[in-house]
Amino acid sequence: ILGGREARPHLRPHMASLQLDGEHICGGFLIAEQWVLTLPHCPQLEEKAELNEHVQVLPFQREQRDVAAGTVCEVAGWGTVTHSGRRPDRLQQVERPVLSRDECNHRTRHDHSITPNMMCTDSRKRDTCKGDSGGPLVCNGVAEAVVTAGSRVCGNYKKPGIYTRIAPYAAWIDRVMGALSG
Ligand SMILES: NCc1cccc(Nc2n[nH]c3ncnc(Nc4cccc(O)c4)c23)c1
Repeated sequence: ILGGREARPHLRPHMASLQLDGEHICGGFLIAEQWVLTLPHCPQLEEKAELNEHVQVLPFQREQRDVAAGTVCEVAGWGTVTHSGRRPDRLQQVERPVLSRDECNHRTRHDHSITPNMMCTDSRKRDTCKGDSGGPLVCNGVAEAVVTAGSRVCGNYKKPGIYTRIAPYAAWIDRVMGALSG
């Protein structure tokens, strides 16, 4: 997270740090007792999470409606906090306003590459960065989307932050969780 600040301890009990050999690789978040939602390229879980006051599930959006442009959402992660790639010890958070898909698709920004299954937030100074991928964009307490790297650029207003919206995949998520809830 660039331009953010340390998250208050225990206010985001849904956040997951997906690690490989003890190194943070991606964010993710609990959507059910034994399921973390993240991106396909991130390391998968070896065993169930144990829910408690510090480990909780975060509801995700199921309605197929875009978040209104201008809505201020929040994103948290253990991603790099400087352009030189410094990694934080503690979870960082930042608030970002949603950018309309039309604005984001402008040819000087992501040039019509943002599909209806994606959404954007303003990236001037405050933005997601390497290692924040997989974490949730939370608007009004609901996970609306998952951080993706897109053009990998961080903190440049010409390249707004890009996210994969969750609602289009709600049915698929339910099928996978239901089918494999052995
Ligand atoms: N803001 C969008 C976003 C979300 C999630 C991840 C990302 N970036 C990255 N994802 N993976 C990466 N591998 C190498 N470098 C990367 N970005 C980078 C690194 C140093 C300086 C800088 O300005 C940008 C990224 C970018």
